[in-house]
Formats: sequence, C-alpha cells, structure tokens
Amino acid sequence: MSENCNQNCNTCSDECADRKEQADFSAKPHELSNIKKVIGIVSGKGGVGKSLVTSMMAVTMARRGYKAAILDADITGPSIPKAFGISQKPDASELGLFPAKSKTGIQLMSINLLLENETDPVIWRGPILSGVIKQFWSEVIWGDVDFMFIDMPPGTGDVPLTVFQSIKLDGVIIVASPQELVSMIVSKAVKMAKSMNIPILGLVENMSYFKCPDCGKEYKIFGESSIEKIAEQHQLKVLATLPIDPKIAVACDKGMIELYNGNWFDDAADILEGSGEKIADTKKLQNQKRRNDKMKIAVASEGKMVTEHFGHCEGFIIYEAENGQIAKSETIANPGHKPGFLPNFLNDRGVKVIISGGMGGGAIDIFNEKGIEVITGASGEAKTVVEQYLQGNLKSTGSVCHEHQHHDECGRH
Ligand SMILES: Nc1ncnc2c1ncn2[C@@H]1O[C@H](COP(=O)(O)OP(=O)(O)OP(=O)(O)O)[C@@H](O)[C@H]1O
Repeated sequence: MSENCNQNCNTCSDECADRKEQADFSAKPHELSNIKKVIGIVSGKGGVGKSLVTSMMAVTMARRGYKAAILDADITGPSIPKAFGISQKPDASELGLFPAKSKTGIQLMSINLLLENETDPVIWRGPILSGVIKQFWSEVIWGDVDFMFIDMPPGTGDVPLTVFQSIKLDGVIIVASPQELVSMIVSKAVKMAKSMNIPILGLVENMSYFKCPDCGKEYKIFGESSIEKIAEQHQLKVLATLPIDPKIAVACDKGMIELYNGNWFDDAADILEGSGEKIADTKKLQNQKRRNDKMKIAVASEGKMVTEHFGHCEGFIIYEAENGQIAKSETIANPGHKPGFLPNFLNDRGVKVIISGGMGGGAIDIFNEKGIEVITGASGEAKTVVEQYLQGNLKSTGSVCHEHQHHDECGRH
C-alpha cells in the first residue's frame, strides 16, 4: 500500500500493488445546461452559516453582472428558498425540471421547492439523498450559468463525499464559526477537499464577533478567533470574517437576503473572477460594449451631488452617453414620491441605469424587473460618478435602506 494512501484510488497517482479500479461516480449535467464554474460551500457541521455564505456569494456574483445559480444540496436542512422568499413549485417539461428564479434572477433548486409542505421533514437515508442531489445536477435544465454555488450537506460523511465524487467542483469555500476553528472539524473538511484534489478557495469565519450598535465596541462572543492560525496551518486564504448581525437573521427569515447590504464577499468574488478569467473577460467585454452603446443614466441628486435617499431626492440628472462619453444632460425635478411610481417614471424616459446613494428594496425590485441596472452606495459629484461608471470603475455596494427611519424616502412600498 502507498505510504500516502487516502483509500481513494481515483484521486491517487501512485502505482501501488493494492491499486483498485474504482467505479466512476461522476454525473453529467443536463445537456441543456452550460455551467461554467461550480463552487461548493462546505462546513464541518451544520448551523454555522453555510447557507448564508452560499446565498451571499450568489448575490455578490449576480450584483457583478454574472449569471448565478444555487443548487441546494443540503437536503435534510434546506434553507435557501426561504432566504430568497421563494415557495412556488418549479416548472417541468418532458426534458427536465426548470430551476426557480429569485427576484434578481438567481436560479435555485432545492428539495423544499418540491415537497408538498415546506415544513415536511426529509428522513431519507444516504443513498437516496445522494440520488436527489445527482438529479438536481443531471435532470435540472440550468441553461447558461457563470457561477453555480452548491450548498453542500454539512459534515464530512457519506453524502458530502458522494457530491464531491459526482459533481465536478472547481473549488470549495469552507465556512466555520470560531468554535469549530478551535476543534478538529475544520481540519477534517480541509483534508476531505484535499484528498479529492479540489482546490480550497479559502476560509470564511462566521459569527466572528458582535458589534454593539450603541457604542461600536466589538465583542468576541465565541472567544478569540483562531482563523489566521488555522489558515496558516493549512496554507489557506481567509476570505471573510462576518459579525453576528441580527439584520442577517431578519433578512434570511423574511426572504430578503438579496437586499442585504454587505460587501464581505468582495475578496472571494475577486478570486472567483480571477479563477473564471474567460468568463470575466467576456463579461468585461459585454459590459464595455454596453457602456459604449447610446444610453441614458439617471442619478438621484441633491444639487450636483448624488443623494443618499432615492425617493425623496431633489431631482434626477439624466445623462445621455455615447461611446463611453457623456454627450448631454438635463435635470428634472422629482415629480413626487408615491410607492412604485419613480421606477416607472424613469423607465418611461428610457433610463437604463439608475445611480443613488441608497434605495428601498421595493424600488430595486421594480428596476430589476424592468431590466434597469441599479447602482447604490454611490457618493460625490453626479457627473464624476457617471464618468466612473462609463469607465467601468463604479461598482454597486448593493446598499439597501432596510427598516430605517427614512422608510418612504428610499422609494419603498
Ligand atoms: N452572522 C450571522 N448573524 C446572524 N444570524 C446568522 C449569521 N449567520 C447565520 N445566521 C442565522 O443562523 C441560522 C443558520 O444559518 P445557515 O442556515 O446559513 O447555517 P447552515 O450552516 O447552512 O446550517 P445547516 O447546515 O443546518 O443548514 C440562520 O437562521 C441564519 O439566518
């Protein structure tokens, strides 16, 4: 037997006497699916925020203009549809099942969308669980997907192992809370991925600290973090450390994870963009082409500056751009804020991009439905911000006004 035997001849190149030809467990995606990169989100045990990280990764990539999808392989604890507020049953044809679509166009498939009641427990044994996951991969018509995120079954047992063997993953992200980081659990997840020769993109520490909303002091509820030590031990990158934030729990419970404002996953998204260079290049070209086309960009403004509050802005400066340059502009007064009115008002004027400091979720939904690009989190002089956009240097932070005192000012219903 080889000195480094990992009991899996499929992933080992040593020609030892005990070598066994092993069965090929790999499953093929549906012939109508074109999935470019597949990233598994794993954790050593349940309840550490794996589904949250899966959801936020998909949201981050979708905000960057990619086609994102989520395969919920956490069959016994499926929480993805709830986080996105989706409960309608997926459509089907004789060719296969179609994934559900979130408000911002993220494709999803989860066992919860297929159960009679979403509260029904799934009490199937391992081989059936693995079979369902393979079906989600092979029998769902995903179409074109730039980045698919798989919410993996928790742990390092039989079911996650089968997923590793069946679906060709381009990388995994390991999620842990500070407690798992001090135990052996994370090391087991790292070893499992390494034994399957799957690149580990890095570690995410969830529930790392709690920031007091009154004094801003950070409290390490679960003790000092050992993420840097563990990362160094396994030569991995730390992708993000997330606080305990009651707003995260509320966003998941209310099905509004797409509206959650947080940019913790930018580093991980940058890595994915790097790992998918071809996809990123194509996307950059498409975005460049779009910016060179003739288009109207509206900025919610206060005088010459971008305003924080979309709904109650003083007016909109509408820039007409061609070949990536501003050709002309006009300022129109805010006609008055009524729920759902302003997105239609701007759409009627042919606006293709709206830039604001903050905006309510309701308004963002309507803009998305109309195919109008929404950029929030912008600040400074409106003209400069539009020039940055045309050069491809303005990114949306996804900043959404939630339950704050300016409720109506941000265009929410
Ligand atoms: N940083 C956080 N702050 C506040 N709440 C959080 C945070 N991370 C996760 N939660 C909440 O904790 C619960 C568990 O999170 P999540 O479903 O993402 O974990 P999981 O690892 O996928 O669990 P399982 O494997 O059991 O499905 C959810 O209700 C989620 O809203």
